[in-house]
Amino acid sequence: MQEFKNFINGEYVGSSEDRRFENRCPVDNSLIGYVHEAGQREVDAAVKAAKAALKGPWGQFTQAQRIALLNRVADRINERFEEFLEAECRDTGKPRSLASHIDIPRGAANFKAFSETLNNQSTEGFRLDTPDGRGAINVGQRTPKGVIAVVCPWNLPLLLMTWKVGPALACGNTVVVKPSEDTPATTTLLGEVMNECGVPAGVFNVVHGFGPNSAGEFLTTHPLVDAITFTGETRTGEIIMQAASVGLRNISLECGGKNAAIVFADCDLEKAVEGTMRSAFVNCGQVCLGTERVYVERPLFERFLARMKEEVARLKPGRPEDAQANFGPLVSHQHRDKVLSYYELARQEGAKVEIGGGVPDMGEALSGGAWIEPTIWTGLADDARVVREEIFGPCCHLRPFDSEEEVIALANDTPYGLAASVWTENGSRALRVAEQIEAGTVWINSWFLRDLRAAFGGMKHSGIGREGGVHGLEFYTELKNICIKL
Ligand SMILES: NC(=O)c1ccc[n+]([C@@H]2O[C@H](COP(=O)([O-])OP(=O)(O)OC[C@H]3O[C@@H](n4cnc5c(N)ncnc54)[C@H](O)[C@@H]3O)[C@@H](O)[C@H]2O)c1
Ligand SMILES: N/C(=C\C=C\C=O)C(=O)O
Repeated sequence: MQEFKNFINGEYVGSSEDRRFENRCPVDNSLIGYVHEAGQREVDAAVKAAKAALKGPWGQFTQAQRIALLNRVADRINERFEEFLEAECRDTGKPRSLASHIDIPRGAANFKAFSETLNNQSTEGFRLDTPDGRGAINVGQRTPKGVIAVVCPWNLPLLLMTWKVGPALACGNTVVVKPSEDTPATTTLLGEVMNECGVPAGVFNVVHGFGPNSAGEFLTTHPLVDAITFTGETRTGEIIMQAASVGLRNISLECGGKNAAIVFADCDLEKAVEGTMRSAFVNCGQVCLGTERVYVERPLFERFLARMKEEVARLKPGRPEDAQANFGPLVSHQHRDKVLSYYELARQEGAKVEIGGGVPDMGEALSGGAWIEPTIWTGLADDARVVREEIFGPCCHLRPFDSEEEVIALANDTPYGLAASVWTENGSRALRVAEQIEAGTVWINSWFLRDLRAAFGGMKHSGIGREGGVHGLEFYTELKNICIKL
C-alpha cells in the first residue's frame, strides 16, 4: 500500500496530525494508498524551506546553471517514464495510450520549453538625454519573485504542475506545490527526481491536502508566499484571488471554460469530426480546453451529428493498460455524481439524448469505477444550464446555425473565454471568425495543437494572466529599472 507523503526541504514528511486520507483508483475503486494531509505546521515548514532556499546555493545558481539542471530533471522524468505513467494512470484512470503521448511527455517537456525563452529573451534598455548633455542609460533587470505557491487540478496532474514549476524554477524562484487531493502520485514522485538531479533542498516542496481549512488554504494565505499560480475551477480562483490580495501577492489564474466548436458546412468533414471528437471526449471530457458546445452550419448538421454518433459508439472504455481502450472513467465518484446530475438536468431541460446519457455496464471487475457514458445532446435552448455551465465530462450539445454573425454571437454568449475551435476550408472566414471569438486560444482546423511559446490563458471567467513563452516571465520575475547617470 503506497504512502503519499509531503516533500519538504528535500525530505518526505508524514502528517504530524496523523491525518491521512485514502487515494483510490477510479477504474475499479481499489485502494492505491494513503495521502498524508499537511497541516499548518507542515505548510509553514514548506514555505519557510522555500524561503530559505532562495538565500542558499540555489540563489547563487546562474541562469545557465538553472537551465542545465532543469533539463536534467526533464531527462530524468523520461528515464523514469514508466513509473510516472503507471502513477498517473492509477490516479486518474486515463488510458496509457493517452498519458504516454500527452501527460508524461509534456510533464517533462515543460521543464525544457522555457529555457530557450530565457536564453534568448533580452531585457529592455534606454538611453536618456539629460540637460548636461552627458545622458543616462536605463537597464532592465529581472529578478526572481520569490516563493511561488502552485495549486493544481486533477485532470492533467503532472502536465499542469510542471507547466508552472518549470518556468518558476527557470526564473530562480522556489515553489511549494499543492496537488489535487484526487491525484497526489506524480507530484510526490517528482520529489525523488529533484533529489536525484541535485536540485537544492527547499527549492521544490509538496504539501498534500484539500482546499478550505487544509493545505490549499494554509498555503495561499501564508504571508511568506510571494505569488500564487492556480489552475482549477473559477469559483476556487475567486477565493484564491481574495487570499492573494492580502499582502498584494500577484496571481496567475487558469480557470474553467465552456468552449465552442464552430463547424461550417464547407469544412473537411472527417477532420472536423476527428477534432471535435477529441475535444469533447478525450480524457473522459476532463480537459479545460475541451468542447461542450458544438455549433454546426445547418446544411451539414444532420450529417455531422450522424458521424459524431458513429464515432462515439466506437469509443472503447477499459482499463488504462488495455491497448484497445481509448476511454477511461471520470476521476472520482464525486465528480461522476456531478456530471450525472447534468445528465439528469439535460433531460429536465428538454434535451434529446442522441447517444449515451447514463452509466455503462463495465462488468463485475470494473463496476466499482467512476465510469460514465459519452453523451451527445441536441434540442436544448441557448439559455439551458447544460449549455451555459461547465460540466467537465464526456458530453456536448450540438446546435445548428444559419449565419456567421449568428454563430459568433452564440459562441461568445458565455461568461467564460478560454478556448474555441473553428472548422472551415475558407481561410479568410476562419481568421475573421477567430478574431471575433472571445477566448484566449482559438484553433482553426485543429484542437490542442500546442506551441509552448504562444500565449496561453483565459479571458472573462476563465482566468487572469498568460502562461507560456515570454508571458511566464511577467509573472515569475520582478522587473527592475536601473538608471545610470553618465
Ligand atoms: N484553464 C486551465 O488551464 C485549466 C486547466 C485544467 C483544469 N481547469 C479547471 O479546473 C477545474 C477542475 O479541476 P478541480 O476540480 O481540481 O478544480 P478545483 O478548483 O476544485 O481544485 C483545484 C485545486 O485547488 C485546490 N483548492 C480548492 N479550494 C481551495 C481553496 N479554498 N484554497 C486553496 N486551494 C483550494 C484543490 O485542492 C485543488 O488542488 C475545471 O473547472 C477546469 O476547467 C482549468
Ligand atoms: N495548460 C495546458 C493545458 C491545459 C489543459 C486543461 O485541462 C497546456 O497544454 O499547457
